[in-house]
Amino acid sequence: MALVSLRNVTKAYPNPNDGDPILAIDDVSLDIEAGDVFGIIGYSGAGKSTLVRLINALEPVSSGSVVVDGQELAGLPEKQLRPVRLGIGMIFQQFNLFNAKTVWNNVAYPLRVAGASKEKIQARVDELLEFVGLSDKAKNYPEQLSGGQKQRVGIARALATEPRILLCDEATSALDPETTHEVLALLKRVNEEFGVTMVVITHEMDVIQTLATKVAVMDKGRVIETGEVFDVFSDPQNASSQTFVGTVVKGQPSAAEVAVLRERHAGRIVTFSFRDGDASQSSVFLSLAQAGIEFELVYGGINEIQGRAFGHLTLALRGPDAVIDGVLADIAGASEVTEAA
Ligand SMILES: Nc1ncnc2c1ncn2[C@@H]1O[C@H](COP(=O)(O)OP(=O)(O)OP(=O)(O)O)[C@@H](O)[C@H]1O
Repeated sequence: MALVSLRNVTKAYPNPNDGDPILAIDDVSLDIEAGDVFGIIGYSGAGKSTLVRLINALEPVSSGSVVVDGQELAGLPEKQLRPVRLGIGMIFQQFNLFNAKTVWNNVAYPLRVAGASKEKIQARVDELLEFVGLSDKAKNYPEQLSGGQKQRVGIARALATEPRILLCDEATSALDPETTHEVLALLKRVNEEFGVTMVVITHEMDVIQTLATKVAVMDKGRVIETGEVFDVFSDPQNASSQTFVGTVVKGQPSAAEVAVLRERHAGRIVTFSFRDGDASQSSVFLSLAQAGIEFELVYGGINEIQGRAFGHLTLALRGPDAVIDGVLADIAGASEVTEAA
C-alpha cells in the first residue's frame, strides 16, 4: 500500500473578492510509495504548496481522501492530527530556524515538544548534528551560519522525531548552485540511509534530476502528468507538461527560434532526438561525416537523469539535398528526425 495516497482531493479557498471560491487543488489522485523521492513541479500558483499542506495535515481537504501511513486524515480531530504531524518532517526555502536558539536547541526543539527524555534528546541531537556535519557548530546561532549550513540544521531538526516522510518546499531555492549540490547530496543520503520518503516541491531542474525518482506535474490545481522522472522529462505526454518541461529542457526550436537560426546559419535545420536505446549521437555524426555533409550544432543539448541520457540536438546541414535526404532517411530508422519547415 502507498505511504501517501490521495483520492479525488479538492481544496477550495474563499475568494477575497467575493467571487467563486479559489480551487487551489482540483480533483487530485496520487500515490507516493515508501522510499520514493517524489517531485512536484509546475508553474507558480499551480497548487504545489497547498498539496503539501494537505499531506502534512496543516489544512483540511474540502473533499476527497488523504491517507498517510494507513490513516485517513480527512475528518480527523485536531488531537489525533498531532501525532500524524510528528511523523512528517518539513524543510523550507527560508529555513525557518529559531534565531534566538542555538543550533543544538533548534534540533532539540521538536524532541522537547514530543516529550522525549533528556538522555534521548542529548543522544539524538548529537547524532543528527554529526550526520549533517555540524557538530562543531552546536553552540552557534543561526545568524552565524551560511545558507547551506542553515538548511543542514533545518534537515537535522526535521529528522529529530524520526519521521517516515520529509516534505521539502523549495528547500534549495535560496542557495547558490554549489551549496544546492551539497544539500541535495545530504537529502539523497537521508533517503537512502534512513529510508525516509520525500516529497520535493521545486521549480529547479537540478533538484529533480539529481534527487527525484518520480514526478508529478501540476497545472491549475490538477496533476496533469505523473510517472518516472526520466519518462516525464524525456517524453512528456500532456501538452501543458510539454510546455513546462520545455522551459527547463531545450527541445525542438520554436518557429521564432528557427527564424533566428536561419539568419545566423546557412543550411537545412534538422533536429535529432535521442533517448537511451536510440542511435547514439556519435553514430549520427559519423553517418553525416561519412556522407560528406558539413554540419554545425546550432541548438539543444543532452540531459542526463539517473544515468540515462536524452535530448534534442539541432544541426545546420550543408551539402547536396539528395545526399542529405538519403542520410536522414537512414538515421530516421534509429533516431527521431525532424526538419524545420
Ligand atoms: N490561504 C489561501 N487563501 C486563498 N487562496 C490561496 C491560499 N493559499 C493558496 N491560495 C491560492 O491557491 C492557488 C495555489 O497556490 P499554491 O501556493 O499552492 O501554489 P504553488 O504552486 O505552490 O505556487 P508557488 O510556487 O508560487 O508557491 C493560488 O491561486 C493561490 O493564490
